[in-house]
Amino acid sequence: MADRDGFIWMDGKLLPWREATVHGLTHTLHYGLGCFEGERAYATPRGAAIFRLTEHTKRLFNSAKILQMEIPFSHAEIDAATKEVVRANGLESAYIRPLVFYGAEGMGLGAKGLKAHVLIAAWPWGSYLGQEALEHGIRVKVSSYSRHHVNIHLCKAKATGNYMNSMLAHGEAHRGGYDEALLLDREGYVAEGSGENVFMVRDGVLYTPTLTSALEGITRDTILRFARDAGLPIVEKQLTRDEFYIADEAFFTGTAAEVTPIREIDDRIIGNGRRGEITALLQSRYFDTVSGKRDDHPEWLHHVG
Ligand SMILES: Cc1[nH+]cc(COP(=O)(O)O)c(CN[C@@H](CCC(=O)O)C(=O)O)c1O
Repeated sequence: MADRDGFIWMDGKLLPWREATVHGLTHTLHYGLGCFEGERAYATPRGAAIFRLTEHTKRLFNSAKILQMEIPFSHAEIDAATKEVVRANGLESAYIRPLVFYGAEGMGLGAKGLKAHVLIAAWPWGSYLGQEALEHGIRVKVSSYSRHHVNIHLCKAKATGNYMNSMLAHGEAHRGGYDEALLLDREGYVAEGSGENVFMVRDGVLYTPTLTSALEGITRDTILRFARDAGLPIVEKQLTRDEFYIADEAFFTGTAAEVTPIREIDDRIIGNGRRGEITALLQSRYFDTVSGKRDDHPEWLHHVG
């Protein structure tokens, strides 16, 4: 990732990609206290548009507030910088990574004078779990790692340190021959994927776990809006792993994962083992909206040009 042409926005300046570096004693590198966003720009008939940029920037500031980090820029400045990065790299579509981190101003848990720095990078990134996955679905394994307890890792913050749990779960699933992990909360209820929210469909009803131990996903919110628009009954409740086993459909949602059908969980075939009808409906609505083919939410598309 480090050796490529392009530009990265860092603390107010657009730097050549290879010069966007930090010191080895960067505080967040050692202690994991930082926060970030995952955003996508999609190609639309009016050029590249960042999907729900306002909500992503708001969540970045909320994460920083939870972690008591002071971002030294306004929401508007971060929005403008995010668009500038996509433009400067000439990207029609992109995955965008804003990151807020403490620099090398000090070491130790009680370091004084730490400064929050902001980096925003963008690069082409296809479908997170593979193009094939979007159509045929993926194989998922319930993780041996629990999702965070809400009073240990603050789950409403998209905090860098929270992703150690995600990395361990994701790695365990992959080493076991699965595509992704599904994590349970401390009480054993289904929380979310290592980098996604999760849904299931049973007898025509759309279910998703309450957000206690899960990130407030923007894609989750988008899908719930689509489901409401389509008149689908929706239930948000504590869900058990075996409710997913006997579901008719299941799918992950996330900026990177988009809407990825789940065809198997713990070697149980979900429904007919393929992308379900309601999943397909919501997935195509998602892709039609982000690509500007449908314009019932113009406020969600932030054109960079
Ligand atoms: C733990 C987690 N839960 C839910 C979501 C879905 O949130 P949203 O993107 O707002 O719908 C994400 C996003 N995961 C980001 C990071 C993925 C990565 O590999 O890094 C993403 O999808 O960009 C999570 O990391």
